[in-house]
Amino acid sequence: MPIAKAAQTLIKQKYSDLVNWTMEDAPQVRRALTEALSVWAHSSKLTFREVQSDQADIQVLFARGDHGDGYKFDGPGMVLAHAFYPGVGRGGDAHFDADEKWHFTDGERGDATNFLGVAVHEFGHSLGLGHSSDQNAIMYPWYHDNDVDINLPADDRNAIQQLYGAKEKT
Ligand SMILES: CC(C)C[C@H](CC(=O)NO)C(=O)N[C@H]1Cc2cn(c3ccccc23)CCCCCCNC1=O
Ligand SMILES: [Ca+2]
Ligand SMILES: [Zn+2]
Ligand SMILES: [Zn+2]
Repeated sequence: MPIAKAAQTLIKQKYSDLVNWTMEDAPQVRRALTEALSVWAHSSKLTFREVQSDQADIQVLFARGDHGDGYKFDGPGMVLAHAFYPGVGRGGDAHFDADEKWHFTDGERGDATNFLGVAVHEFGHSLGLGHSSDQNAIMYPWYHDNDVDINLPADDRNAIQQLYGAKEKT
């Protein structure tokens, strides 16, 4: 059963030895996470609020290699991130491979990976969505370096509305 109540996010730096992680990055990460959740909220009845406790439904962390959940990350490239379907404990959590070259802000990212786009995909899983076979879908299993639009592709919009309903027409 997907989480009906508001999911919450928490940035937890457990397991991550992001040596060059500076505090300046944190606000950019929070902004990207907030924006990624707002994409799902925009097309459904979902609302989200941030909590700084480990009771959050969606806990976010960066980790490299083996980080204790049986799904080891694989260094730069290849698998970029993974997330768990809604549930207690690690259910709903989203993990990002700390060995990727993440790009957190808008603008030119060169060969860096668009964190916002990956976060939207992972939160799709956190909310209960599986992968899509539609190449244009956010939930397609392969990363595509497209800019993220607040309006979801139809396939993703239909999927999230099936779980959480569509916003009332105002
Ligand atoms: C959708 C994404 C945000 C999250 C997914 C994982 C996922 O579904 N998380 O919920 C992901 O990382 N997919 C791989 C799939 C993949 C593509 N290749 C791979 C080579 C090795 C291993 C995996 C892959 C070919 C080379 C490109 C590698 C870089 C991009 N990687 C991907 O697209
Ligand atoms: Ca990787
Ligand atoms: Zn993990
Ligand atoms: Zn996925």
